[in-house]
Amino acid sequence: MAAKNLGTKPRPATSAPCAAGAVVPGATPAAQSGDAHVEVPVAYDAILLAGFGGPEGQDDVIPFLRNVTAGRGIPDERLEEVAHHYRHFGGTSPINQQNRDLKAALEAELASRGIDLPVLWGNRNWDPYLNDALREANEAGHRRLIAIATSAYSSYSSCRQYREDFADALEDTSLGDVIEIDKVRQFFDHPGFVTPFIEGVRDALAELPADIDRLTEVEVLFATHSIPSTDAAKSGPAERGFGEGGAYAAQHRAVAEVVMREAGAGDVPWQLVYQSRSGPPSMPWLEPDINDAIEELPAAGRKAIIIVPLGFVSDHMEVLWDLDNEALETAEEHGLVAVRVPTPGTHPAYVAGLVDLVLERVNGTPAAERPAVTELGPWYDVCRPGCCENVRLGFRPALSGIAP
Ligand SMILES: CC1=C(CCC(=O)O)c2cc3nc(cc4[nH]c(cc5[nH]c(cc1n2)c(C)c5CCC(=O)O)c(CCC(=O)O)c4C)C(CCC(=O)O)=C3C
Ligand SMILES: [Fe+2]
Repeated sequence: MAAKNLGTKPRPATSAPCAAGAVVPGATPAAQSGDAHVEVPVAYDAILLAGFGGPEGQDDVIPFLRNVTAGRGIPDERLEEVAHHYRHFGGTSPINQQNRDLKAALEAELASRGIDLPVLWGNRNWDPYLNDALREANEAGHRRLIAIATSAYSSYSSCRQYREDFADALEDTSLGDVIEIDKVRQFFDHPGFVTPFIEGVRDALAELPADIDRLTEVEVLFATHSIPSTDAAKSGPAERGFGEGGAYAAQHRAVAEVVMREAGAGDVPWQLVYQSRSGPPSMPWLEPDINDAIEELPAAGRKAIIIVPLGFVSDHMEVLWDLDNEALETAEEHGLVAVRVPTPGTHPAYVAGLVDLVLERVNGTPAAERPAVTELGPWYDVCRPGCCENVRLGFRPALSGIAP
């Protein structure tokens, strides 16, 4: 059998892959001059919008949850609890409609710029699956796809798992010899992703009752998905030494700082908090949980909170249930005024930013010219060996990364 396309080799460079010193502040010289960044123009045939997927009716709920948790030891009680969140909304997650809307917005943005790149949509965990999108690509004769995953940060769940599922989908459809998939860089610090949060914090601060002191009585809570501490430690290239919480936490902290500053709220207290923990209690996950953090705030003199769903690209179930339902209820119980900021969704800056992320690959834009609002980026086009590994599940082949 012919070798499968596992995407582990960077494509032969037609120009120097990285100008020395031009890439990642704080990276080792090897990371900067090596093969981790690929800045070679590529004539892609289509964009692959890769979503998480969600159920769209009561009968979908359990099969969807089984897909998500396959082989991952999520306790049954946790599945029941999560099923209840979906049941409450008629068994339908808003996420698929949000991705249909995003696809339409991307198509409109591409058309308005005169760019002829079709957008194919496939999910990791529900219909339409990645396999369906690849079959569709093949029927249309598309050979080179550039993927946008609806996930901004580095970690197993938010980066590598998408890349593994691309490799699986090529294998399942036997299209590995025909179709190549590259993926745009993690875009946590792309201005298109960050701008909607800046606007959201600015608006939320303006919206709070006038008698609440902005400097002593408000706390901004940047919320993201908790992940197992072992996954967090493996997020991002090990040699860059990101400290507690790995690149995953470091990226969130760095973006939060920029959001506060750009929202004109540099002196307002803030913290990074986590939500949606699953897995057995014996396994450490990133903390504090948002609800625990909220409970501490009245004693610190806070009267209001602003919740910023910094880890999420759309108002899907984790936002609607864990924030709008649970966290807002916790705030109310503790007498706090609370405002939840919108996610990027189909904000024009976000949609334009995603198109820009595709174009920087089409054009082979050098890293030095790629927009990034934190010192950590612009992130890698091709992940480093071992980046975002899952030590519990072990090695699985993944695209858009360098083999260990
Ligand atoms: C980092 C991260 C993101 C953000 C990045 C990204 O967006 O990709 C994210 C997004 C999402 N997570 C989602 C849903 C679920 N995540 C689960 C489980 C887990 N998520 C994890 C992490 C993340 N998850 C982890 C470490 C687990 C434990 C199991 C495992 O090790 O993989 C489970 C199983 C039950 C439970 O335990 O909650 C469900 C149902 C939905 C869809 C929502 C909808 O339907 O609207 C979305 C967008
Ligand atoms: Fe999740």
